[in-house]
Amino acid sequence: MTLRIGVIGTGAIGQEHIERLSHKLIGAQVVAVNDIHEETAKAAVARLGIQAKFYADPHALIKSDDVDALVVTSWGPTHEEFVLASIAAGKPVFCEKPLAVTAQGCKNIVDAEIKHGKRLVQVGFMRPFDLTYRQLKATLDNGEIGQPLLLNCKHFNPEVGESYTTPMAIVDTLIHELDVLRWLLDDDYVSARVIYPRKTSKASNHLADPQVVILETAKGIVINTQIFVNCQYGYDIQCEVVGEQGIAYLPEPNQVTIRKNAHVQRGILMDWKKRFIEAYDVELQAFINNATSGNFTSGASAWDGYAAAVAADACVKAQQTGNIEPIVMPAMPIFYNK
Ligand SMILES: NC(=O)c1ccc[n+]([C@@H]2O[C@H](COP(=O)([O-])OP(=O)(O)OC[C@H]3O[C@@H](n4cnc5c(N)ncnc54)[C@H](O)[C@@H]3O)[C@@H](O)[C@H]2O)c1
Ligand SMILES: O[C@H]1[C@H](O)[C@@H](O)[C@H](O)[C@@H](O)[C@H]1O
Repeated sequence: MTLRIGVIGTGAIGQEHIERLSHKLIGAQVVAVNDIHEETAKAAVARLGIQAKFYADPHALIKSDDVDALVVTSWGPTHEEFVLASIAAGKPVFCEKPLAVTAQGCKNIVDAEIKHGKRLVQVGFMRPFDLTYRQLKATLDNGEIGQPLLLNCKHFNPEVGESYTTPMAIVDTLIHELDVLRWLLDDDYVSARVIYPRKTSKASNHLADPQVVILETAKGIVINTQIFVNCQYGYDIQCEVVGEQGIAYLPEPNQVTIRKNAHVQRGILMDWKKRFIEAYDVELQAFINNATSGNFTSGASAWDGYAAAVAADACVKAQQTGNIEPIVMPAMPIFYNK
């Protein structure tokens, strides 16, 4: 069976996902697209050489009998509306992060899914599918460095556009750490604090950049994450775990090392597309398999999306107050037991 997919939002990652669904992965076909900018969607369909109908109305696309499942890759603030509409139509939906831009928005989705009675939602948190994070997790789970005590992480982007604002450093960027570190440590967050170092001259007036977020977990682990989205030099994701008996580092992406002219050189990737390319492939193949079988056995759930958003809400509050803000994670409903 071929899963007939409708894609809402044909910008950067929408086009990446349409390409992998159409030309790389097995069992799916993109048959419908929507974007608030009609030309963007039509140009993407033409460039990618696919047969997909353009729908001016995203809700007509979601309800269409020609569409079995949805991929939502529009701007974050639109996700809640489109995911709720997909659940109402009883169709599986892959939604890029964030699931919604507030915890309440994610909770509305969790409630709707539980009411529907069957899992339909997968969130685009791809890092747990990434080989380097899986290697790091295996190292911790094997007890190779003893109990983790503290983490030092970096989430650096070379630059961001004018529309990127201070809260987006949490809701759009740190949200990846909020998801993957919960999974890596098998732990939950209990508090958050945000510190603003000296601001880079490369950031717009409405963006505090860099920022440092300090999280504490229920097990007492302290996580220090530097977010720097105009770092200029590359797309750099780092994670160092200090344990009782040693330190484990997230492996660097595979790059050839060159020794030449009295220097040792290794390239640094410039964007997320290449850094997590395999992880995106695996997560979307998992979605095709989940949606086709009707059994969601892998990938981030709506609850994972909600858990990250509960922590994100506290971080956004901490950005504004400068205080240590508590994070109170509700107990996971049995519905989401894996
Ligand atoms: N998992 C990842 O690593 C990753 C990487 C990039 C982006 N993302 C997420 O994917 C989403 C899209 O990001 P992007 O970089 O592709 O942004 P983008 O701006 O390139 O694309 C977004 C698209 O959504 C369209 N859009 C906006 N509002 C819409 C609406 N109401 N209806 C239909 N279409 C609408 C825009 O016209 C645009 O084409 C964001 O939520 C972002 O956080 C995730
Ligand atoms: O939407 C993107 C994407 O999620 C990237 O993985 C992240 O590094 C960026 O900060 C964010 O803006």
